[in-house]
Amino acid sequence: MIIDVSNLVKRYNDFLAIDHMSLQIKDGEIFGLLGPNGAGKTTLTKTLLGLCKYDSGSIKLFGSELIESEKKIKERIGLVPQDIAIYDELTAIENVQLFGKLYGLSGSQLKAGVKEALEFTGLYKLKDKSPSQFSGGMKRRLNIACAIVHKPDLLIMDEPTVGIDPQSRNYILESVNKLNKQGCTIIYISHYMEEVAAICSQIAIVDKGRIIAQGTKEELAKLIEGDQVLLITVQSVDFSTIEKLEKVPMVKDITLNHNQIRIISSDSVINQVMNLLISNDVQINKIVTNSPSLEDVFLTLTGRALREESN
Ligand SMILES: Nc1ncnc2c1ncn2[C@@H]1O[C@H](COP(=O)(O)OP(=O)(O)OP(=O)(O)O)[C@@H](O)[C@H]1O
Repeated sequence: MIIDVSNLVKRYNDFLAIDHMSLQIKDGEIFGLLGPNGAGKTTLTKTLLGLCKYDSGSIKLFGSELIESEKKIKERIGLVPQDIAIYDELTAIENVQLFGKLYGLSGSQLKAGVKEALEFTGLYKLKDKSPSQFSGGMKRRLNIACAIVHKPDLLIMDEPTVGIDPQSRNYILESVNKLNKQGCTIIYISHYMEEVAAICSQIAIVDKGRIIAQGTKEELAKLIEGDQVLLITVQSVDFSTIEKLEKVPMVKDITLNHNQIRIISSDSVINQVMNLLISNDVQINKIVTNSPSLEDVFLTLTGRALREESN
């Protein structure tokens, strides 16, 4: 077991950010952490890295208590932070060298690690350029190069594909798979359900500081097996109509995203929903029925959309 978290509690003053969380991550996994804004994902990773104190519980990394052998443990971990942490005043290669030194590398080991990390992220040819001349995707790749220069056994990636073009995104996802095949265990935090579904061998859904479900994507989909998803595009709809829809028997969850109403129900509710919308003068533009996706599992369990900014 690479990570063994037991009954972890972390408070910010009176606010409970991690609520008695237990989590085990096996060697060799690409472990996806999914959760809405504020669920506690970053706090969890900071706590794992010893960057933030916790109130109670225990954390074992690579079989040792975090507090006992912190430095030795930290050298085996790489972090790709959510906010890009690179310096425009330094060239790409100088950035990777700096992180290599911070992770304790020197001499030929540092030189080899830096070259490999830059080659791995496809940035070697641009090594003498300043990141200020890089695109968003290239900056993200440099951020990754800095995190893997010391060849970590565990890599924590906190939303590594935010705000980049699809080509860079694919490059990063392929890199994650490649690193994993080379033996690196990965914790992959993302708001992008499709990414997590595509690359993660195990997925935990985090909400309000707790893990509310965990498994492979197939196991998670089974949690709402038999449910139905109805997507209705309307001209406009008011909240009182949405409230009426919530009261329709068998409806488990409703979200409104722009002009699209998404209804998850335990049986078909098309007739009742249509009647209700028509009697409330809602103009319907399109209706689609779907089988539940990972996103629907998430919505059903948390009652919240994963990408709140798109709501
Ligand atoms: N230093 C802090 N002081 C007080 N509250 C904090 C602090 N850091 C985080 N929080 C709160 O703790 C909760 C969990 O935050 P955290 O950043 O871990 O969530 P997250 O799941 O990573 O969210 P996001 O997806 O938006 O990055 C949030 O409600 C946040 O406001």
